[in-house]
Amino acid sequence: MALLETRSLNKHFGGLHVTNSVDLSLEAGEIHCLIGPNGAGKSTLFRLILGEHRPSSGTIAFAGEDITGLHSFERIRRGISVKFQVPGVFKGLSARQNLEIALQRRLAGAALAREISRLLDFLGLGAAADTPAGSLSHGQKQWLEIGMAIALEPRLLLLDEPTAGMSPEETHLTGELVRRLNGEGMTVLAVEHDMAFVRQVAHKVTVLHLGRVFAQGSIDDIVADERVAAIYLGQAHA
Ligand SMILES: Nc1ncnc2c1ncn2[C@@H]1O[C@H](COP(=O)(O)OP(=O)(O)OP(=O)(O)O)[C@@H](O)[C@H]1O
Repeated sequence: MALLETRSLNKHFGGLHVTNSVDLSLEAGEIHCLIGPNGAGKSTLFRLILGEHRPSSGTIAFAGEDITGLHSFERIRRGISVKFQVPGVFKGLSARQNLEIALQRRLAGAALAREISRLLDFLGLGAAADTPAGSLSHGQKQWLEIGMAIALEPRLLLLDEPTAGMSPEETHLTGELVRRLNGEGMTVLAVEHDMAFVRQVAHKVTVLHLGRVFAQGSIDDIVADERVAAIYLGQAHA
C-alpha cells in the first residue's frame, strides 16, 4: 500500500489549470523528488498535500485514509511534517532550545535531554548547540529546521527546496542527512532544483510540467529523457 497517493488531483485558480489530473504515489520508505521548470505547479501540489490548498477535484490518501477534506493540523497529527524554505526557528534561542521546544510536545525529563543530544549530533549541530539560531550558518539553520520538522516523528517528511542557497558542500551534507533519515525509515518527498542533490538521494523522480506529471522514473531515466531536457531549455536553474 502506498503511504501517500493522489488521484486525478486538479486545482484551478480562476481559469488557470495549475494542477492537472496528478496521480502521485509514494511507497513507505521512499525518497521521492519532485522537479520541473518554473511555474510547473510543484509548490501548488505541495500545498495540496499539506492541506493549505483545497483541490478543485480529486483525492489524496495517506496511509490508506482519505485525507482530502482534512485541515493541515489534522494531517500533521496523522504524521505529515514539512520543512519550508522560510525560516521557522526562533532566532534568539539556541539550537538546543529550539529543539527542546519542538521535542517537549512528546518528551520530558531525561528522555527529552537524551533526544535533544541525539538530534543535535544527528543534524551535525553538536558544536553549535548553544549558538543562537539567528547566528547559525545558512546550512546549519536549514538542518535545524529539518530537526524541528522531524521532532514529532512524522511518517512523511515534505521538504521544500531544502538546498536553496546552499554551497555544494552544504548541499552534499544535506543529502547525507536526508539519506540517514531515510535509513531510519523516514519517507521523504522533496521539491528540489539541484540535480546533484536529486541524484544523491532520489529513489524516484517525478517531473511536473504545466501542472501534469510529465515523466517519472529513476534519476537515470529522467536525465536520459530528451523530452525532459527539452522542457528545461531556456530555464535558469535546470
Ligand atoms: N494562489 C494562486 N493564484 C493564482 N495563480 C497561482 C496561485 N498559486 C500559483 N499560481 C500559478 O500557478 C502556476 C504554478 O505555480 P507553482 O508555484 O505551483 O509552480 P512551481 O513549479 O512551484 O514554480 P517555481 O519552481 O517557480 O517555484 C504559476 O503559473 C503560478 O502563477
